[in-house]
Amino acid sequence: MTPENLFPKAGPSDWEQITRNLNEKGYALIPGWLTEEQCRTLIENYNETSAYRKTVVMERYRFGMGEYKYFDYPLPRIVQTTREEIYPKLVPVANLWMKVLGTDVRFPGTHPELQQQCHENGQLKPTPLILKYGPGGYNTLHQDLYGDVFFPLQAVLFLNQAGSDYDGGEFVLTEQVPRAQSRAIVLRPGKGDMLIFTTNFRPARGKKGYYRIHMRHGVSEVTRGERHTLGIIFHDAVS
Ligand SMILES: O=C(O)CCC(=O)C(=O)O
Ligand SMILES: [Fe+2]
Repeated sequence: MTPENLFPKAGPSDWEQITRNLNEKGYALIPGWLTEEQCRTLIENYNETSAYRKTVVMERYRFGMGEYKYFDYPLPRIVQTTREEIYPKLVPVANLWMKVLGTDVRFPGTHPELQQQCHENGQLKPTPLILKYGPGGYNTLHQDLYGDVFFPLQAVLFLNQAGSDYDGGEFVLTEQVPRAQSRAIVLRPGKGDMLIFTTNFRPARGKKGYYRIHMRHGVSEVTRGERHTLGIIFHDAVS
């Protein structure tokens, strides 16, 4: 058993455990956030062109191999409610991180208030997206920053079952600490699970106070089947 498997899974509403996991590891897994039917409906609507504002073919930008679509406003109900519901739970974590790292950035308590800040900064476009990878698909390591206003945590929801719907396609996080090589964390959540993770950096305690661990995320190669995910990013985008 790897250390990652020993890491406790949090229950759907156990925000104390989720908060601990975020503070200690920079990510937290919440099993069973979506039902089977919600996963199926989101996948079925992938070809519903009116729901989306933009399609990105990943190989064109050397982002990897696969395709994703940004939802347009108004977001599908499940996307909107998830975004609004989890944001306030994550604000205390985000604000603690900003504080201990010595920044004067603080995030407002509700998602509409964060959106207002984004809008004042010219970030008007919705960022929630649905991604689709077939055999050979992958996503290179990246950070989802879309402007000067960015929230340090985001969520990804897994819409297919690893090991039956697809093989490979692990979710990969890397941690970069000052003056050291990167460390990889490889996760394989199940269908319907939600993973909350660090968008850009999180604090770690050192001998002389807190320092930044920079994190990036991506997806290893899908070797069989189709893998869909739903990404929920809280800040809006310039374009
Ligand atoms: O497909 C994945 O698991 C990664 C998706 C992603 O990069 C994101 O939601 O920001
Ligand atoms: Fe991403």
